[in-house]
Amino acid sequence: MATDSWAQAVDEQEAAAESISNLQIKEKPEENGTAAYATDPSSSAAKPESKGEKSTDDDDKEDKAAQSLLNKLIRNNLVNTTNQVEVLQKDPNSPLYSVKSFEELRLKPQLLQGVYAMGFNRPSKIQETALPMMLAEPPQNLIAQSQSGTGKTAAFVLAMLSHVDPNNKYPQCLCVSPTYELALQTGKVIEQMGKYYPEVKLVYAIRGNKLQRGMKLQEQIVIGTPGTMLDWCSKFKFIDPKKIRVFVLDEADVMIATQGHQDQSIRIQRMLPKSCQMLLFSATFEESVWNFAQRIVPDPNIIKLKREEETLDTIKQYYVLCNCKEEKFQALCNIYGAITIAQAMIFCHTRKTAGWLAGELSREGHQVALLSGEMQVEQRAAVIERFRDGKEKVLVTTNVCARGIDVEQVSVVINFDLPVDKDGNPDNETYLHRIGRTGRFGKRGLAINMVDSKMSMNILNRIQEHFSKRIEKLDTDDLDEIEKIAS
Ligand SMILES: Nc1ncnc2c1ncn2[C@@H]1O[C@H](COP(=O)(O)OP(=O)(O)OP(=O)(O)O)[C@@H](O)[C@H]1O
Repeated sequence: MATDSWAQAVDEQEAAAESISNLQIKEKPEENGTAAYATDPSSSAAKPESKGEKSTDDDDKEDKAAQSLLNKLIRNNLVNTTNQVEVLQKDPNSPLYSVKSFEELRLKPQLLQGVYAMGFNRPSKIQETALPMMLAEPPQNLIAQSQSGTGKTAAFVLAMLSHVDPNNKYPQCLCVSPTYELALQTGKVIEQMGKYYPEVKLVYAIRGNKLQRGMKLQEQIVIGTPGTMLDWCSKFKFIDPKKIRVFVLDEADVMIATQGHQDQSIRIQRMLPKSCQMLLFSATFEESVWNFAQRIVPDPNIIKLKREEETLDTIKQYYVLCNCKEEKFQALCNIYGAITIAQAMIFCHTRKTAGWLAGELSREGHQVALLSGEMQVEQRAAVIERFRDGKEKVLVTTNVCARGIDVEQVSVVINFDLPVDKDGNPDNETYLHRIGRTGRFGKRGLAINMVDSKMSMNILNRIQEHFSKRIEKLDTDDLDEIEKIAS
């Protein structure tokens, strides 16, 4: 297996200006971290909640919610999943379907124990299909697409853990994630899954993790973001790239389509041995990115979804008609008034709107967290951690959090603004990643889109057409209707 063709393909690509322009960064207004919007540290979003100190207001709200049997039923319906997962894992049309057991995948006993300790009973379709390819000898390259929340991370983590030789005290697997938060999250999965395999060690190549110059890493797995990973391989030489056996690109499409990430990933890849296994995973791949991925990965196995399979049936999608942001906010309040929402993620187009909305929701008594691109990465990771722990119930964010973040209790995703690219066209990939923050692994989820102009209706229509999936209209003045969609 040769990894050279990545570099070759890049050279060709560099020569072909046209194809480069296909892969230019989509400048999403929230991700460049340059606008001067500051989080208000006095807002409830930034304020750490002191345990046991709840306002009377909060208590009243909780009492009301607890008294409402209807609300409880709705909540259970959106949150309770164990049975549903079982059913979906027996349904051949579900991405969670599997005829195999983890035993049949011939995992190491320590890993099998880790998998079961995480509560996984059976592999999902992507795990069942991808694992035999990834574990085969000689190792095979793979480009794999599977819907959000269907267990891709678990699949490549198992592959990495299966390939390392714990007797060798040097890095053997590199996993590159597009963001600090995702690297931390994937690292946690490695730690959990490798719980009974303590000889295998992990280190994070992320900003802030400073190592002494001249040291050589002893950990077998390195997970990190592309810039720091590249520095560790080339500038500081903490890692000997020639000894790497597995190279994983998570959220591979964004790693390829974002110029900076692409350059850094390619420079890392150029240092790896020809025999190194390359694994690329994502829930979405634009056509141009597919083509590029197939040119850079030698002899890849390919798992590709049909367009109509990309959206999950477990996520019900709606739209609400409004005239302005105040009306959108009112619609949101009506939704909150009608159903109990375990946790929600709300996506806005700009930091300004996100900040405004977080403030309005806080004033309404919601426990709100605000996350946007200008925050320090450590701050962002802390906000996500608090949200994951349920300390805040609503996360208002921009595209910075659209991908990969796995918070089980998110039962509703709201697109306060629809995702568009820099030319104002629908950003279908981001749409899919955003709504995929709910409906994780068989859970049911609601995705509600706020439409406030002819232009945004047009965008919504184009998103519907793209995925061949109907997005139903929802009247948020009709409480019965809202209750119905959640039941
Ligand atoms: N076989 C399994 N059985 C039960 N739960 C699983 C299984 N595999 C993964 N999960 C759980 O499902 C959730 C989603 O998995 P994961 O994060 O791996 O999905 P993903 O496909 O990587 O999602 P995304 O596209 O958003 O990155 C996680 O909470 C994970 O613990």
